[in-house]
Amino acid sequence: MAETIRELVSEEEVEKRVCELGRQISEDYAGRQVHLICVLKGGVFFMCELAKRITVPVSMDFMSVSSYGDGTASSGVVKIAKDLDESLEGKDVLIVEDIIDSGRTLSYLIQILEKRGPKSLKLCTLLDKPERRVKPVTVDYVGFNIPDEFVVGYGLDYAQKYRNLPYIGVVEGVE
Ligand SMILES: O=P(O)(O)OC[C@H]1O[C@H](OP(=O)(O)OP(=O)(O)O)[C@H](O)[C@@H]1O
Ligand code: HPA
Ligand SMILES: [Mg+2]
Repeated sequence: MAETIRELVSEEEVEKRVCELGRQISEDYAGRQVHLICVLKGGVFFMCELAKRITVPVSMDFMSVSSYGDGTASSGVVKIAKDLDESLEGKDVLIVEDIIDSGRTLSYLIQILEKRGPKSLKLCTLLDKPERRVKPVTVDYVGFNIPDEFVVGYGLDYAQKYRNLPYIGVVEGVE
């Protein structure tokens, strides 16, 4: 059976929630600069949209880690494909992710970044699948809690496809 996509969170709902998160973050970081870290590739759409809604000064850096390859199951091994360009020393750092699933990627990343001397380190994710957690992760800002289904769109891929969908959908018809 060919794979199909069933809409889970509409484009309008995502936009509304991203605005709310931007407002909340702007309040929480009032009087400070926030250093956003985008976890590539999945986090890129969310970070760009979120950054536009934040009203305190923003700086950004990018990191690429990967554990899913082309399938729907985590390999359990997190690889850093591209490290940050800048130091985190003394910065108020906010990691921006598309999804926390097993928690393996973020628990690994937080462990590494905490050692780099940020003044604060928080985590913002568009989607959270708490049922699937294998490694505990403290999430400070969540867009939507979602059920245990493999989702795509708004940066999330299945075999590198569907990242460009403007909504969140569930992939159906795959193993
Ligand atoms: O909580 P976990 O089970 O670790 O899963 C979440 C991670 O998996 C996905 O990245 P992926 O490794 O597929 O890389 P990508 O962002 O380039 O698609 C997603 O973007 C998160 O980074
Ligand atoms: O549900 C998902 N979709 C796409 N990528 C992912 N990486 C972890 N979980 C997911
Ligand atoms: Mg992926």
